[in-house]
Amino acid sequence: MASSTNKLLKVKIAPSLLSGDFAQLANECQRMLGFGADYLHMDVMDGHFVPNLTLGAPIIKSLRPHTKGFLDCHCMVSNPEQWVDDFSKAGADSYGFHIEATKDAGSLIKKIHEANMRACLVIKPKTPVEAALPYLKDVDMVLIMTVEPGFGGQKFMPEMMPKVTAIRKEFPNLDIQVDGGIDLTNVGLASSAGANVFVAGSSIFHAQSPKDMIAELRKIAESKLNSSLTPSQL
Ligand SMILES: O=C(CO)[C@@H](O)[C@H](O)COP(=O)(O)O
Repeated sequence: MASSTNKLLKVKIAPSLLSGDFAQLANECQRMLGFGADYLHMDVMDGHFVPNLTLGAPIIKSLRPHTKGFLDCHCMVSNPEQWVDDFSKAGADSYGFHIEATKDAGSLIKKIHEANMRACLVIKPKTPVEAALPYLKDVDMVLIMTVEPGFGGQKFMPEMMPKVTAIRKEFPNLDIQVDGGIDLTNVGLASSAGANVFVAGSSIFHAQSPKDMIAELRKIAESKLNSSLTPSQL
C-alpha cells in the first residue's frame, strides 16, 4: 500500500509470458528469472472483457511448484471478484483488476488483501486517470495500459504518459506499471513520466538476447526514473 514517506523507487522488469511458449511455461518463467526479470507477468484473458482467451487459476496452480518468481497476474476479466479466491489458492502473488470491470473497487481491493495477494488497479487507455485516483492510497500497484488490452505486439501509446505523471505527483512511492508495446524506444519516456514497473512481451521474447534486452530496459529506466523526480519525491 502507498505510504507517505519518500524513498528511491526500484525499477522492475516484468516479461509478459503471453509472448513466451505456453507449452514450456515453467521453463520460460525460469529462463526469464535467470535473465534478471523481477516479476513474471501473467496475462489472464476471459474472451469477454477482452477479445482473447489465455489462461486462468489452474495454470497458475500448475506453475507455482516450478517457480519461486513473483506471479504478477493481470486479470482482464469481466467479473474480477469471482476469481480472487481461486488465484489466491493457486499461489498468485499479485491480482490486477480492471476498474472498468467492477462496480465496487474498494471492496474488491479489500477482498484481494484478505486473500493475501497484492492488489493492482488497472486502467484501459480510454479510462481517465481520475477514475483511479480515489483508490490508489489502498493499492500496491497501479497499471496504466499503453495499448488496448487483449493482445501482445501492439504499438505503445505515448499519449498515456500524462496519466503516469499525474499519479506519480500524488503518489511518490507507489509502484506504477506500464504495459503494452514497451521497448528500448519508449522505456525512457515512460520512466521519465514516473513509471517504475515495465511489462514487456514482444521486445524481450523476440530479442536476439532477452537477457541483454532486460538489462538494457533496466539501464535506461534507472537512468531516467529517479533523475526525473523532484528531490521531494526521492
Ligand atoms: O496485457 C497485455 C496485452 O493485453 C500485455 O501484457 C502484452 O502482452 C504485452 O506485450 P507487448 O505489447 O510487450 O508485446
